[in-house]
Amino acid sequence: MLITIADILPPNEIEEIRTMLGSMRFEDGRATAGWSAKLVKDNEQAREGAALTLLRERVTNAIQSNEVFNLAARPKALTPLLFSRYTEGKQYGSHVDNPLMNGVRTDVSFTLFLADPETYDGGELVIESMSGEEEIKLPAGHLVAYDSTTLHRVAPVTGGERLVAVGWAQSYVRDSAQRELLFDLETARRNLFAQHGKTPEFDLLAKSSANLFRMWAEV
Ligand SMILES: O=C(O)CCC(=O)C(=O)O
Ligand SMILES: [Fe+2]
Repeated sequence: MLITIADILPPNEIEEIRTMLGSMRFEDGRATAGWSAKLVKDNEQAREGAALTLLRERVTNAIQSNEVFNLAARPKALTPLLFSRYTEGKQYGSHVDNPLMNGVRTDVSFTLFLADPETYDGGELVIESMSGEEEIKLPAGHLVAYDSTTLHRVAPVTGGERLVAVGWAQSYVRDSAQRELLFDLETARRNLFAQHGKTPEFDLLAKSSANLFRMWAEV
């Protein structure tokens, strides 16, 4: 499942985060890539330190408290976020993400866009699938989450600066099709409640939703 989620953080907070990143040091992003991804990774990442720790905590909290993210990813654990910068000419060629990062199995990959799309050219996140390619470039503060099983790339930036936070979630539900089914069922349940309240049909959907999650959850 590929899902975009609006307004993980409001514009004023994104602005503050960009200012913080502006005074932080960046280093070659290849350090955190597997051996074959290293061959195609050409970006910079904010360096470890007190400022990065604070920034990580703030952005991770915003992502973890987003209801749609929780319903779509069913996260059990998140990796430490990376803050990446792509100046003109930078890109990240086609790769698949490492299956394990910091002891977390990567089921869901996500990118939180931090720069406004009008401020840089190129730099689309391109998700490759059997049915073709999807190019994603979202407003600052919006997030895209997609299956970590996919090949994907970041198109070359041809002007300006692309800033993103990227991370990975281990999901309670390993299988993407099961996650999507739970997401749909839960969305239908909530919408039904909003329209008709706690009806017997709502209760049946609640029962199915909870029991499928119980059946599939790895704890
Ligand atoms: O910058 C992005 O949107 C994704 C980067 C990426 O694929 C990665 O860091 O593995
Ligand atoms: Fe990736």
